[in-house]
Amino acid sequence: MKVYEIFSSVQGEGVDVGLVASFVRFAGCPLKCRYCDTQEARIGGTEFSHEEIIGELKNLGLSYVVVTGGEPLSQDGLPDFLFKLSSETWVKRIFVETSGFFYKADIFVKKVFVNISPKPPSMGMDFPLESLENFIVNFPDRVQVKFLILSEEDLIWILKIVRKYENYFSKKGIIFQPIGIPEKPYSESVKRAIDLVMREKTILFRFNVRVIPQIHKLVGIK
Ligand SMILES: Nc1nc2[nH]cc(C(=O)O)c2c(=O)[nH]1
Ligand code: SF4
Ligand SMILES: [Mg+2]
Repeated sequence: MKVYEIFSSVQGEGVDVGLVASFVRFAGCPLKCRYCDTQEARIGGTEFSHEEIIGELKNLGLSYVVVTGGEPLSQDGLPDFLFKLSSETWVKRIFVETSGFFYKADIFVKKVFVNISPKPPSMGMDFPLESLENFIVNFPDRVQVKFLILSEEDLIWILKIVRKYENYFSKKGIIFQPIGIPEKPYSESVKRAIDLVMREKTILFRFNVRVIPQIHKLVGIK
């Protein structure tokens, strides 16, 4: 598999923010999202065997593993890798970070939880809603959605999805993750996202709504 980097940090995104974990960032992504925050991992990478990756993660001495990219679901052999990793006794949970473009049922081996960041209109991609539907309908207890947001158009797009899958989002809550813009302070994006969300009083009343910035971006760590 093509690996960009392996490191330890704290989970910087989503409901588990702050959780100390080891990370493997796979290289490779067939998409071209505007404001992609891991451009460097979209191509290239170094070939590692499953056993080499698992060995490096084990050496970091932690029990939670975040698998990211690039787009990890575009890696050949990901289900097999996740199966081997989940069979390690030192592994408590594996979190897979994905765009949600590519639905795959066979990644849901034991210990695997999937964090999906659908790409709203400001990312310039035509996000496949049927793929998101497959994830949340087939694996509701293993999937967490975090909505990237920058603009009002994004918010309108997101709220349409929330209304369509109202039962799911009533249970899981709604997470908004502000999109960073190159050369601009991330705090600007965070404030804008909070302003946008604060206006939606009916949504705030009906759902548990969280705006969670990427803390590794705020702090300037990996
Ligand atoms: N600290 C930290 N947490 C993360 N959670 C998801 C990440 C990602 O790049 O997908 C990420 C990342 O790059 N760094
Ligand atoms: S899916 Fe992720 S890695 Fe791929 S281009 Fe979009 S933001 Fe970048
Ligand atoms: Mg990232």
